[in-house]
Amino acid sequence: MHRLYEIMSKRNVNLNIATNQQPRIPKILQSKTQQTEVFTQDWCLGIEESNFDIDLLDLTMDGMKKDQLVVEANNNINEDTSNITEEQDTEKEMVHPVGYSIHRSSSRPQLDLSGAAIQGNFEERDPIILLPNQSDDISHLALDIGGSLIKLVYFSRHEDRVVNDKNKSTEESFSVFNDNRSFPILGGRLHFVKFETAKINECLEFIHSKQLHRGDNDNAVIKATGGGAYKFADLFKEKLGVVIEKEDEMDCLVAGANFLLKAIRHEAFTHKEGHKEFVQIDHNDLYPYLLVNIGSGVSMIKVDGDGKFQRVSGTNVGGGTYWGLGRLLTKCKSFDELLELSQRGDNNAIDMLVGDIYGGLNYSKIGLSASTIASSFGKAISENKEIEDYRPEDISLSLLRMISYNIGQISYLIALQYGIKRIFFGGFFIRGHAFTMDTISFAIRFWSKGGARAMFLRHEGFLGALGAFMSYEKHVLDDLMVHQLVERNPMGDP
Ligand SMILES: Nc1ncnc2c1ncn2[C@@H]1O[C@H](COP(=O)(O)OP(=O)(O)OP(=O)(O)O)[C@@H](O)[C@H]1O
Ligand SMILES: CC(C)(CO)[C@@H](O)C(=O)NCCC(=O)O
Repeated sequence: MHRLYEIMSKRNVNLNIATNQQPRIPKILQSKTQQTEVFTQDWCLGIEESNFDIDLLDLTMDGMKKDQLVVEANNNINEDTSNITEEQDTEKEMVHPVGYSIHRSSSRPQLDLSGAAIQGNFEERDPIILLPNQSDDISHLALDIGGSLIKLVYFSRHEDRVVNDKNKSTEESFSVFNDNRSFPILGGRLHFVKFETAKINECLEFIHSKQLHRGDNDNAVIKATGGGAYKFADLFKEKLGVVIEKEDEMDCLVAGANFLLKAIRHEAFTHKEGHKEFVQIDHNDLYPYLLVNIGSGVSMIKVDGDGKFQRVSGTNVGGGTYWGLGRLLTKCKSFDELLELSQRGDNNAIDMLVGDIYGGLNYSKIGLSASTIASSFGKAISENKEIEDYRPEDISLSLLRMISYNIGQISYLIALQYGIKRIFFGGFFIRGHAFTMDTISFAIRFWSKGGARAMFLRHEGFLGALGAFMSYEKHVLDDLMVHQLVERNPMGDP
């Protein structure tokens, strides 16, 4: 412990030392005017209609409803993740529970990612991440503005218990009292929200309605990555009066992925025949891995460490291709509608199978069964049929399969070229969709003859935004690693 203290002091890290004897003496929260959440009913409805993934707790309009939702959400969490909760409790007792906060010399509020954990059940996508040890009152918001979607990550403090108590001062509201001492309520959450880039005004309104652009000081700066950080910088200045501080997209993708893989349990999983299996990542054996980010286009990055990476390949046949071609061919109005169509599709109608060519037979000599797709969309060469003669469901499935399989196969080839066994897939194209993940996994398994495997991330689309979020403090991952030297507990799969 002494050695750890030394390391932490040198690194200026905010550390809560674990001891069973010490009383809980967290840092007193600096007095700070808390921003009020402003919601109009129209705004909330607007968001719901637009079908954005927004934290339900944030969509409530009155205190009553909010409280109810909080209770319901908490109940669900307790049921669905009881095993996680137990593990976390043990972990907390053993390590960062109580004790002194050793502060960094900087007076700037600091981000404390130690003990970060997912809130929510195992099926939930883009779940909230709890930051149980966050004591400084940070007002961080970060954006990843891509070709198709804008992703937001923002922090909110735990305040459910006290926020409705209008009689208390702000400082009281964020403190609990014990032995005449005032302690801050530790912790807060990371929220994940997305908007279509084409509807950037809705994103600006959202930020404004929650006052997320008001930073820790008057010169508000928002960290942002993705091409839109360049394209829309003036718009943010004009509409919100904030300066966009640009962070490199690849840096952010890697920082976000490393954070999730190192710090968040039950984040990475494999997918086979519709079943998800969580994977426990060994921090000492994480690198190298291939990160394949499937956004509008696809980036393939060989990751060798924190900030150590190389973008080794990419392909322009990606999520934008599926959504763009799919929209033209099926007249779908939304990406989710296109995905939903695919679930009712039968690709035999449009794909040319090995059996179609071989008179129903397998081509066993080269390992191809009759049902293997010989040529995606190959049946559409038929002169007797036009686009109207094909079902949109079948078109959507063929297209999804073609693009997913192709990305899986290219990823395998790149992994082979660099001798990498583990491939993590991110980006919003995946959308937690079982068929997409199964197809990618199949391609990797099939071509590597079982030697490599595909893994997916629950915060798949938010890697860049998370990386931008963490860039407020460049050394946060190093700090986290030091924490984890003492904080990690062995754990099994859920
Ligand atoms: N609601 C949605 N609207 C549009 N596309 C969606 C939606 N949900 C998922 N997608 C898919 O996600 C892709 C975009 O993924 P992502 O947000 O990771 O990339 P991006 O940052 O917009 O793109 P790039 O990084 O190439 O600039 C789309 O091309 C589409 O395939
Ligand atoms: C251009 C980016 C990096 C923007 O996110 C992405 O869309 C991409 O990686 N496209 C693929 C480009 C290529 O390597 O062919």
